[in-house]
Amino acid sequence: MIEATELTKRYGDRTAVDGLSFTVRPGRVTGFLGPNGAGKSTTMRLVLGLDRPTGGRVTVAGRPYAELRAPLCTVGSLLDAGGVHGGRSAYQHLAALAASNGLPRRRVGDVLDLVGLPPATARKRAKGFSLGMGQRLGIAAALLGDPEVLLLDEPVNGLDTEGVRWIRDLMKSLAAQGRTVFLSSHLMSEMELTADHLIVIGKGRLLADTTVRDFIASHSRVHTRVRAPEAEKLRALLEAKGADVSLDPRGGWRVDGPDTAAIGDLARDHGLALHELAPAHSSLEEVYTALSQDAQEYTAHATTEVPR
Ligand SMILES: Nc1ncnc2c1ncn2[C@@H]1O[C@H](COP(=O)(O)OP(=O)(O)OP(=O)(O)O)[C@@H](O)[C@H]1O
Repeated sequence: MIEATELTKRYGDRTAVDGLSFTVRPGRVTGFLGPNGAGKSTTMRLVLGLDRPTGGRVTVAGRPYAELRAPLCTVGSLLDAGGVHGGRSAYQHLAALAASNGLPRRRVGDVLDLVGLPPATARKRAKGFSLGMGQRLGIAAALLGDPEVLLLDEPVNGLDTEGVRWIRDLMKSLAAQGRTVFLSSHLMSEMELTADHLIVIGKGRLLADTTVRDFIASHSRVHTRVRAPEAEKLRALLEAKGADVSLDPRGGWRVDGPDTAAIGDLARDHGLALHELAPAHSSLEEVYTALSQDAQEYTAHATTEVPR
């Protein structure tokens, strides 16, 4: 379990984390969402004792990180997969980590197995590793102490489809074993598939702390997908009734405003055929975008950097 209470971090006059209170519970995958600069990485660093809070507190398994007796056996983390000495092999990296933390060497083989790094690859220098292999090694290191809590910052960033699916399945299975799994991601569609619970922040503040299902249900609007051979005619009729009609990226039109039955009746009244008439909920992506729009920080960087 991770518990943050009124957690605050200021850098000069900039408040990165602002009175954040939340609990990350075991047995499920909790997604940590927020636009760029929302304070996700800072929060994760505070959880891991890599930064000191300006106010409030955060505990892992009931204690502040600095007071954990065997940190690696309590919490495993992946903040930056690049943190491996390139001249060392994966095996050497993990063996050194095990030795310095008093962990048995057999754990190295166990975690290499678990993340699917074959012995031949594990003996090669990490310098030549692909992003996906580096990510597997980072996760192997996080799992070395068999921790009850796992914390990963953007673990699927830059991975190919197979790597993304692998991380998703691994996170779910670790949560199913009763562990606390906390991962940040800006990929909403991925979170929708991976997380059970969401903690959403913007400008360092809590925006939502709820299940993925409730998050979508309470924030998403129902709209209707419509396909009609005489689409323009139908569109004009709908707009005359005050509907908001736009192109649906999956084909056909998206209609906001009147419900599905009203659209069907309108088409019938004007003798227009319909090839599709389907109610649809906004995706997590759309809900998140709407929710975080106000919270999004448009700093000077935003004009020169493409947001992730
Ligand atoms: N060491 C630091 N010194 C000064 N400001 C910082 C420092 N670390 C973070 N910040 C600022 O705190 C805010 C939160 O940053 P943080 O990296 O935690 O956000 P994030 O949600 O992880 O975003 P991203 O996904 O872009 O990393 C940002 O405005 C950032 O510029």
